[in-house]
Amino acid sequence: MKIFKALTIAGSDSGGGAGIQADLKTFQELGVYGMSALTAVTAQNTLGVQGVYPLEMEAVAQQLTSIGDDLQPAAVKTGMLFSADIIRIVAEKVKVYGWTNLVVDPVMVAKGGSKLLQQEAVQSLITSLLPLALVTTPNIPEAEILTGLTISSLHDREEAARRISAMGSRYVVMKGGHDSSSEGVIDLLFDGHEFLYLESKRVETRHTHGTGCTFSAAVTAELARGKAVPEAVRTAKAFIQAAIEDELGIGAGHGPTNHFAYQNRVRGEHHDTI
Ligand SMILES: Nc1ncnc2c1ncn2[C@@H]1O[C@H](COP(=O)(O)OP(=O)(O)O)[C@@H](O)[C@H]1O
Ligand SMILES: Cc1ncc(COP(=O)(O)OP(=O)(O)O)c(N)n1
Repeated sequence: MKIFKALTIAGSDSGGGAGIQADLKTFQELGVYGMSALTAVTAQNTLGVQGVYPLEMEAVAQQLTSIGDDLQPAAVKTGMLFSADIIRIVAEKVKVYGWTNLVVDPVMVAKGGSKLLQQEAVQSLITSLLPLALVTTPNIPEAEILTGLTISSLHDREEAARRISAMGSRYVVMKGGHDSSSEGVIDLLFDGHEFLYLESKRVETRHTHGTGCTFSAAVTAELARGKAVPEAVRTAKAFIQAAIEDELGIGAGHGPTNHFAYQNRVRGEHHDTI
């Protein structure tokens, strides 16, 4: 049996909805062996982020070395990187180990407003990491910070995707979850020349914690399975749509998405069989 392997370089979410927990659950659901290099520990639940505790640089570097020296991931994703120092180490290791299937989710701020990336690290993300990315997956606020644009229309989003593409990312997925002006949710995939529009029904729910992590982890898992980027992004869109629609409804605040939902549908099971 061929084993597909993927690595997430991200923060821990104690509540299990975002960060490495969301990534590893998504990898597993998509039939991919998951590995993780932790950048920070966060104390989080559905009500918000109560604490952020970055790891020492040496701890991040050693995790990446331990994985790189032995386990050859077929695809790698980054999530919460927190500081310019951590970004520098990650970029260095990506180059040393030749991790070309790199998905960069430019995580900056949690939905509740807590900072997951220091402001001074944004420039490092742009100059050190985006040029190494196969796919970058900004949401609208992240794209605004990366580009300096104010995004209020689909045309603005296309322009932001063009600018992020010009920063060196081979593909850009401009996610549309934050654009509540349209009935559906439109994600744009830009390959440097053309746009592919992926539209789905907007789910009215407060349980969207970890949508970005889960979506980018699904793209990464599919790349690890050998899929091309457009196909990987289509599957990720279906995965996140199912995960939002079949909500778990846990916690008093913004609950996590349902990582079981996509496979339950594939198997034809009802979601209360979790
Ligand atoms: N209410 C929703 N209904 C359906 N899909 C959604 C909804 N909110 C987000 N998504 C999808 O979840 C993914 C993440 O979207 P977005 O909210 O833009 O990013 P983030 O979670 O990083 O803030 C995208 O694929 C988007 O289309
Ligand atoms: C540890 C950690 N990493 C990333 C996030 C942000 O995740 P995201 O998928 O963007 O979801 P929201 O936090 O915006 O709901 C996080 N919260 N924690």
